[in-house]
Amino acid sequence: MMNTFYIPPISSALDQVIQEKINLKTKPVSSLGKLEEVGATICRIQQSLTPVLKAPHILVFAADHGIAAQGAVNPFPQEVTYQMVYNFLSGGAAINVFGRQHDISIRVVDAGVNHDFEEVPGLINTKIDYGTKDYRFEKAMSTPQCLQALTEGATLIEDIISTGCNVIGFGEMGIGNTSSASLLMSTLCDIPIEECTGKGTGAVGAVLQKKIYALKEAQSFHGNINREDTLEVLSTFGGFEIAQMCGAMLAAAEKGMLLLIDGFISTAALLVAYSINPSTLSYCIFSHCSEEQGHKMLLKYLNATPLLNLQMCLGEGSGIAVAYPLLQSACAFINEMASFQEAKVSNQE
Ligand SMILES: Cc1cc2ncn([C@H]3O[C@H](COP(=O)(O)O)[C@@H](O)[C@H]3O)c2cc1C
Ligand SMILES: O=C(O)c1cccnc1
Repeated sequence: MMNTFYIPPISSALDQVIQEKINLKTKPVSSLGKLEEVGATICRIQQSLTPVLKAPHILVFAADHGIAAQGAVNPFPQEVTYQMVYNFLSGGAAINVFGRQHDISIRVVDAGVNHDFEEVPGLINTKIDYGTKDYRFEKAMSTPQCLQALTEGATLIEDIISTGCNVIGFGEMGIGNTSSASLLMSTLCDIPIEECTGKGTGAVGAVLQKKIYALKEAQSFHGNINREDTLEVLSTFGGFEIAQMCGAMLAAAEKGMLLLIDGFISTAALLVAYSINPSTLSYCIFSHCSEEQGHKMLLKYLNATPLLNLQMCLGEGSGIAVAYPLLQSACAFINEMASFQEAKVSNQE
């Protein structure tokens, strides 16, 4: 599984013509700033001078975390995960609202929620287990579970591609998952856990200290994990939603789709995908910089510049949905703006 993705590095053959097309639009060079970069990125990924966004989807992967059942790191109780899944299904969560606003299809995935959902329309069941184990005392998941999660995530992409979709966002829901993301970041980037750990849904002061303590406990229990062994790192500290997201990201990049990354947890899943196959990164656009401590540093590690900084720190894919119209603007100016020649406007000497 780990080596079964073939993600071609993106060809630079069109780079110059893309840039020329952008530069010949009726505007001073670079005056559309970051929109020009985004437009060029979409053109490169699609290997086209006429970029299109088709049938946009955001997958929201939900799962529970063993450590959260004990309330060791999370201000909110674990049952909020399944309660929010029902909220997604009835259309009342932030991601539903912003998704509707921009015509983005939202798909909710039970990757490993600690709840038995009756057959609920709209819920995709790829449940690996009823939440992970508490990684302070054992590995979060077994190696076969981890491989299964990567495969399940990858398989979801097949179905989404059949809708004609070429742009896909990755969101999540899982009480306690900022902790998992912090541990993955700390281990894979070799950065002290204190610097990777933030407030999540509201751990401040003594509660934050307790969270950091619990994560240090987990690190010392597992000792020095070889950070080159991505599968081992993911199965020790991951969540089922993070592992499925990672498999889906790898498969989407393999298909040449445009990948949209959300906040801290979504970026941590990408970090794992990047560790498995670095080419994944060139298919990504980063929607926003989250308020979560560690996200800025993680983006820097990946050499990524996010589109927005709205002090959001929600997850669910909410940053992606909010940033999506900027991608539409980037495509629209490349496709619709007149060139100097077409509009008979004099270019600079
Ligand atoms: C009502 C509610 C809705 C959410 N939607 C996303 N998250 C976000 O918060 C959780 C991570 O934070 P922590 O690690 O502190 O538990 C994840 O479920 C994430 O998606 C939510 C959290 C809550 C409480
Ligand atoms: O940045 C995020 O994705 C995030 C931050 C805090 C809580 N949930 C998600």
